[in-house]
Amino acid sequence: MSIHTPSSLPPDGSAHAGLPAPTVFASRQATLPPVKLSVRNLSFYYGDAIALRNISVDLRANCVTAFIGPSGCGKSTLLRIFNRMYELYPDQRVEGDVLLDGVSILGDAMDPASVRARIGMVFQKPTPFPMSIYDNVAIGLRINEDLKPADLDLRVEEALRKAALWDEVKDILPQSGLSLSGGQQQRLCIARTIALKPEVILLDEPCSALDPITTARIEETIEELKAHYTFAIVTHNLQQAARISDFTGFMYLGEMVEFGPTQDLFTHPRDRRTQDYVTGRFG
Ligand SMILES: Nc1ncnc2c1ncn2[C@@H]1O[C@H](COP(=O)(O)OP(=O)(O)OP(=O)(O)O)[C@@H](O)[C@H]1O
Repeated sequence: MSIHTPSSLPPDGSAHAGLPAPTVFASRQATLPPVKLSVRNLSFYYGDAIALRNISVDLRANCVTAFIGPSGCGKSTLLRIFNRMYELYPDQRVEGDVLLDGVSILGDAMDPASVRARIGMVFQKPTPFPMSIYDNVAIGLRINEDLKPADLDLRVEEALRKAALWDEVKDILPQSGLSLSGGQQQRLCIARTIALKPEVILLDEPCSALDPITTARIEETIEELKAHYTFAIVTHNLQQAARISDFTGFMYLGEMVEFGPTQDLFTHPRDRRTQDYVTGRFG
């Protein structure tokens, strides 16, 4: 198998795997956006098995950071730590730290509920609750905030508009969320997350169950929302990572092998494993 060296890659990196030219960002800008979420020397264990090995990366505000890598490399585990989901399982253990605006989200400085209020998560499979479209968005607000009915209506509408779903559902709000199409259900889940006004939104393969047109719609939504949120996305779709992310991390066997501006990682990968992966020669 021939391996391309960085110098042999084409200038825009797109020819190899039919990838679109990635977002031109960070390294070309004079100043980088501030760090929103800082991962410091993070390791993670499922029982005795290590799943993440001493990872340190910064997620910058109002940017999309993509995590790519072969199945089982630890991408979803990393996102679940940001959301403190692991605490539900006594055999799972974390070392190192994650700071949100400089404050640890893993220690006692913030309780899990406050972390989840500030860091929202959207899962791979759309998971609307078996209730009306309206209630799907309103439920978290009813639990977390004491809003008057008119204010609740406004917040539900605002979230559905931001998730680019309002026009499609405004006349059918009492209808079940389960009656929507897959792409609409995923945007409903994004609206449910947005309604709580998180600062960071984690997306774990949000488009893997969706067709290309719906995927494009979700990607547009992320692009539109980027001005207001910090995104981290796990994806197997390299084209998607190249299209929508500003920064990309390539993971392999629990290691963050390479992390940097998406343009650089796709066009001039420094590590041979990254080169093999982004050029489709992995394995
Ligand atoms: N609940 C669990 N208990 C034990 N091991 C687990 C558990 N969840 C994940 N693992 C292991 O941790 C490692 C990382 O899994 P993870 O799901 O984070 O990988 P991934 O990169 O997201 O994979 P994929 O792309 O297939 O979703 C794998 O070896 C996996 O088998």
